[in-house]
Amino acid sequence: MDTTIHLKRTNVLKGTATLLPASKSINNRALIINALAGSKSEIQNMSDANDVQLMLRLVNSKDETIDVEDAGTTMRFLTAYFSITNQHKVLTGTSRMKERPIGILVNALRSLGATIDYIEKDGYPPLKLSGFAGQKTDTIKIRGDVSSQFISALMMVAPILPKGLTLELEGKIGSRPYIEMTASIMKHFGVSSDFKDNKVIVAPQKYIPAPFTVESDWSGASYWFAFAALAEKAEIYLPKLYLESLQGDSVIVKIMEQLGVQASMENSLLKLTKKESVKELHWDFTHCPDLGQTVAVVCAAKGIKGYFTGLESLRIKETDRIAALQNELQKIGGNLVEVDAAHWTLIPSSSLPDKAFFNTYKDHRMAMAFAPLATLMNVEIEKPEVVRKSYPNFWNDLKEFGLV
Ligand SMILES: O=C(O)C1=C[C@@H](OP(=O)(O)O)[C@@H](O)[C@H](O)C1
Ligand SMILES: C=C(OP(=O)(O)O)C(=O)O
Repeated sequence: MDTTIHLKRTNVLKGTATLLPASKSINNRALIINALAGSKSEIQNMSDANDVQLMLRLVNSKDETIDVEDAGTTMRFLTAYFSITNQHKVLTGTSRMKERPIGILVNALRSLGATIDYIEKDGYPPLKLSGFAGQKTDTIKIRGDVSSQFISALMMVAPILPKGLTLELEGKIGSRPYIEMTASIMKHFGVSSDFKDNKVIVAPQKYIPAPFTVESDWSGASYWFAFAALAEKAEIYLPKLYLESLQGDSVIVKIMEQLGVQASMENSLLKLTKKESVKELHWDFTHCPDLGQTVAVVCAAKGIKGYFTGLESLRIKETDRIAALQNELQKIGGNLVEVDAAHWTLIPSSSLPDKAFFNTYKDHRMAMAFAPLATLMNVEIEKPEVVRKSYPNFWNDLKEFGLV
């Protein structure tokens, strides 16, 4: 049955987003590393995100068929984990997961000594993993411009390889903070690695169990920045977020400073209030691709022209996010124009309609990025349940602000 959520137009926002989840990126790394360290560590503040709940259930599953649904990190990290730990599995997912590339990771794992076959289309899930025959090489060249998740996946299994692993990253490196996040979490569990320029070196080492607490999700927090940017008045509090964070998406503070949001710590909560905004925004999303939709919608609604780079990887995420943004922004009189393969111009709306219905393309970030428009107009959102991937209580948090 198709569902739709109607948001109540509300332009004064005061309250706390108490159900903001923990970071799914941090959490899924901690779960893989914990499994490699013998599953003895206590992980606190676990995320209720579906991607994390899937990882929690699947990483120690004895089942042969592993269905990761639409969780990219779960797919990529488990492919490396099951391969190198010599587990025979079939890894599958949603129809969209079957369109998201994995060939670069599969080639790397094959050259290390893993046996992996494609069940349907070459280069894409589902995969059949048939064990690990022993390490064949200690150096791999790997492209850095498709998904950093391939690199993180290999890094996490690298210390248990008898010869360790050197990754030579080729081409542009995207999502670099996620690679740094991987190195930091490995370090927390006693494994050092060296990541400089385009090389990652991991010597053979043992992970040491250690208690770990997951911080809140900055990508999820970005929607609250968007609400603050678009509201007439805002005083929004967010729990368990740290300005110094492992998450590259904490850069939302700097982006939103330009789009009219002031962020500061108050009694261990992050407080968002309003300030003046700029007339145009220049931003490179190479290292924070998950913020692209949030920022595009805010610029479109606030009449701020955007000059964007680094959006290439949006085409291979939960949906083609460039196409989805183009379709949906047109409903409010905006657009995202592809100038060339590396540059986009965000054309803002000159006047917003009174109401609009937004499609979500099975993408949690489409639903959450368009919700903040409810500060300015009547908003309906298709299939609101998509938010379960990263922020299952998003709509419940909106209730606290009178938006639902
Ligand atoms: O490693 C991670 O946790 C992630 C890396 C990014 O993907 P890419 O490396 O594919 O850009 C990001 O978009 C995704 O949501 C989470
Ligand atoms: C791209 C995302 O996730 P993943 O690649 O892990 O599916 C996301 O959460 O925006």
